Amino acid sequence: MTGTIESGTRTGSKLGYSAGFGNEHHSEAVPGALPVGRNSPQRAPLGLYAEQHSATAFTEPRAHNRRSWVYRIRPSAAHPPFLPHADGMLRSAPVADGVADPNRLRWSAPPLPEEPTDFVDGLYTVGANGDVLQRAGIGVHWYLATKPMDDRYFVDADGELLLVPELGGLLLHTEYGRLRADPGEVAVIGRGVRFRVELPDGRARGYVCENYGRPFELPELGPIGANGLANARDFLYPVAAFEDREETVQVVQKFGGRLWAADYDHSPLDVVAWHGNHAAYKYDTARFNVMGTVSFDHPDPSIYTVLTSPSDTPGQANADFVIFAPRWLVGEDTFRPPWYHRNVMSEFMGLVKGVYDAKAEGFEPGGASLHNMWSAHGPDAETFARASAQELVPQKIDDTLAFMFETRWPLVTTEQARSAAHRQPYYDSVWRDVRRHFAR
Ligand SMILES: O=C(O)Cc1cc(O)ccc1O
Ligand SMILES: [Fe+2]
Repeated sequence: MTGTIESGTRTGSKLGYSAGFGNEHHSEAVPGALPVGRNSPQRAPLGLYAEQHSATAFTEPRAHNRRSWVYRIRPSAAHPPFLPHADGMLRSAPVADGVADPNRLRWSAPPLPEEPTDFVDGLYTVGANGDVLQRAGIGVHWYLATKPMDDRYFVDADGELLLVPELGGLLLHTEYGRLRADPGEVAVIGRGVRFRVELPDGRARGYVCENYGRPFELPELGPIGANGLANARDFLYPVAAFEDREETVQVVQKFGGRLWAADYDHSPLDVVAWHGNHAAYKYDTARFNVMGTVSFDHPDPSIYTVLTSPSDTPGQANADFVIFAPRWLVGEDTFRPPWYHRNVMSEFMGLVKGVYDAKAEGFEPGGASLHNMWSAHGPDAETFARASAQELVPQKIDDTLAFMFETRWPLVTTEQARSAAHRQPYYDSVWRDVRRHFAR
């Protein structure tokens, strides 16, 4: 095992990580568990089973190919049948009771459930697009958890999971090892990776982009050059850590838009060693090298792209993950907040902390907004008035983190999100006091 680094957590417990986006990582929790120079020796070391875990087709271009080899106590094939399980508030595309809504929608933060609820039971879908069985589109969810997963594991066969913590940290025990993600960090659990979630802070709330499409990758940098935005070295992968546990546990699987469950007689997190580039990883948004204008005009927010899941149409992402991180604004003769606009792409936004520069109030941490394809939006009346009159001295936007899941198809919202008590029915009124100033 080489190249492991430690990343501090607030509690002081250190976890080891291996750095580098998309690298061929390799790790063994027991010395000698990882075969050297071959993937499937006649007898794998230490009596382990070798298994390949493919996230892309065998034949996909090398630059996109994702697969790992795992060396585990039992092959994953050793399990009983999966039986249908209640879906709770989790939905998938196509959303059966969904509406493609041209209206601007906004929600306050959803309250945490009163009943003890784990990460799986607390998944609450806002909307989805594409088709889960076509491996196209995304699902957008909140997670609301107040109880750790002890005897329960989750695996999403429908998509990889980009988790954006807003309240409380997540300790993710995955097949590939352990990751801790606190607010300000994000984590991605690769498609088909089994995991369970512990709650270091006793409760957790955040956002999920369930990516049915091509795995997230780093965006091209074009004329920016070889460095900048999210740098590959800042993505941290877990090191192998296994559970040797022989008791009844439940494995909940999302497949074809529904939940299924099976009782295993052992932990599915029994990978003692692995190598490859398909796993789980985390990223601290404080490491994002923000680019912006040093002359004039507000640039397109694509310069804030952390990760992108390309679609078959160049430039039209299945999903972009974009962050609005602390940065300096120095544009001269410039209306500095986001402009008014209509966009063929659909924009789901959330707030991890602070205030977002297009909205003076109402867009709160844990809340969300959805501006679907072509829906007209931009600064609220108060923000417009302030930014049109402000003195244009250099200005630091600080102590804030907003993000956007931008996607090529409208998000079809669920009935539960549309009728939710925490939806803000008055959202349109934030533009009501935008006055005419035209004078001939
Ligand atoms: O709508 C939003 O607030 C997101 C956004 C931000 C920005 O700086 C420019 C365009 C855009 O859609
Ligand atoms: Fe926008």
